[in-house]
Amino acid sequence: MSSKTTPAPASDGLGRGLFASTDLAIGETVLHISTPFVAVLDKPRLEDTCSGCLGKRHLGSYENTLKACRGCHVVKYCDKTCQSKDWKFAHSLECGIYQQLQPRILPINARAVLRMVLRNGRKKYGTEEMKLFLELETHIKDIRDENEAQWQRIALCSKAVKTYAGTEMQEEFISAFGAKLDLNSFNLTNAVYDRIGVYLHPYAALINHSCTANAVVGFEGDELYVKALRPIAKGDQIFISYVDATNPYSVRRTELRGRYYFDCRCERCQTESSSAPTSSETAATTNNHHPHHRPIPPPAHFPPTPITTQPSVSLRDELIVSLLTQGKFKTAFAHATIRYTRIDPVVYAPHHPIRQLHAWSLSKLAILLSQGVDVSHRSSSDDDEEEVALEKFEVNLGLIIWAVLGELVAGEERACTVPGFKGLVREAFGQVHGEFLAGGLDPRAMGAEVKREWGKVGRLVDEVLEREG
Ligand SMILES: C[S@@+](CC[C@H](N)C(=O)[O-])C[C@H]1O[C@@H](n2cnc3c(N)ncnc32)[C@H](O)[C@@H]1O
Repeated sequence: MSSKTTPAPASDGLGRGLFASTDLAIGETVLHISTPFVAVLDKPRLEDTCSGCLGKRHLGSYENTLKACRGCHVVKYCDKTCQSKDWKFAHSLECGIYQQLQPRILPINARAVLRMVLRNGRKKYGTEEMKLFLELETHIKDIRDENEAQWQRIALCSKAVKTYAGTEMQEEFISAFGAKLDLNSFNLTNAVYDRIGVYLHPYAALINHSCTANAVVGFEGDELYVKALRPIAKGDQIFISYVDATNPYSVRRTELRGRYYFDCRCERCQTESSSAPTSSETAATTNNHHPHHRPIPPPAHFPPTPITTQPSVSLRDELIVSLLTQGKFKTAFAHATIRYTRIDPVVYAPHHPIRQLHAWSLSKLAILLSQGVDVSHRSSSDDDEEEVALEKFEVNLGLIIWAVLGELVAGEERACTVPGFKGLVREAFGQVHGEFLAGGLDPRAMGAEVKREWGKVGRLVDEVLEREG
């Protein structure tokens, strides 16, 4: 572990927190942990992600050449190196249990708790590490009082783990492991920020929440990175956001209370709580996120939702994914451009990894279009909406790709992304730049042309937004 932090009690009832032990610049690594306390993949990801490197060796993509463990057939690996790493870490302890349960596979939280209980039984955790873990918050009383379903799930998981592990540990103690996992774990993500599982480390778990976070967490395989989003002075507390901070106050409050059992009193929450919408307005907002309902239209007296507020921000993300699956690449490009030029600069800090990821997706999409991918989308009876007429704007996509990737590479040092992501970007930029040079052009000397192309993209964005009304 390498850390530029010190744990200490935090004020205002936040329990303990981590504090900067030195001045930190934007993009600097605040904390790097190379071995998790526990990290487990989601069930679908067991099929296409290596349980040894957790995807570090196939960055940002899924693999279909992984080999299943010959004992349990549940976990898969890149090769013997990854298999042996996981075998030594924990799989030797759980393989027989997985085998007995086949074809059933335990839910993710049960697999994580089982791993922790088994490793603890074999004294595989260091004394300091275990002490930190045992001191973590559980909010067990709050869970019992406020969330009967969660309590039942934790209790059932503890019963099952006790039986499968054949441990002397009391069920109550195993339940505390389950509660600590619920309260202190991170979403494990791959290098392009898709969730792939759950991750816990008791030192990283000490980082408290703020809706105006100064740091952000990312993963590269099983390695955790915390990066500074803003300059952090020595002695300042490190804060990350436990929830999607682009959401309005009411949504953030519900999520933080529901999962972490506290009411955030950061400055932003205090300001926004005084202008929070009434309960009926809140219902309209949250229902828009429900996957099985059509969005509820706002009452007629509502002003139109600005494109940089929720739920518009998330809806546009979903729209881009949906357009891509329908093969409507030109329209997806138009919306990805709206996100890149008009939304992200307002919604995210300049070096936020999500912003970098959106830039990366835009460049990939432009590469696809510039390679003349078959853009004739599948048509269906209820899908008569025309694609955006991208050709009309005569955009030189090559220069746009070069500019987007070039900006990412130029800002690499301050970017809050993990090293592997930076490597992907660097490689793609090198290729595009090399192609220009091979064609006898140096885009570095084409500032005026690049500006002109952005002007065309701006007109495309204006036209699409105008149509949205
Ligand atoms: C992952 S732990 C963080 C470390 C914790 N402070 C500790 O001492 O173990 C999450 C818990 O910390 C507390 N916490 C974190 N951020 C907070 C905040 N902004 N306001 C109040 N409590 C907070 C809550 O009790 C929450 O359930």
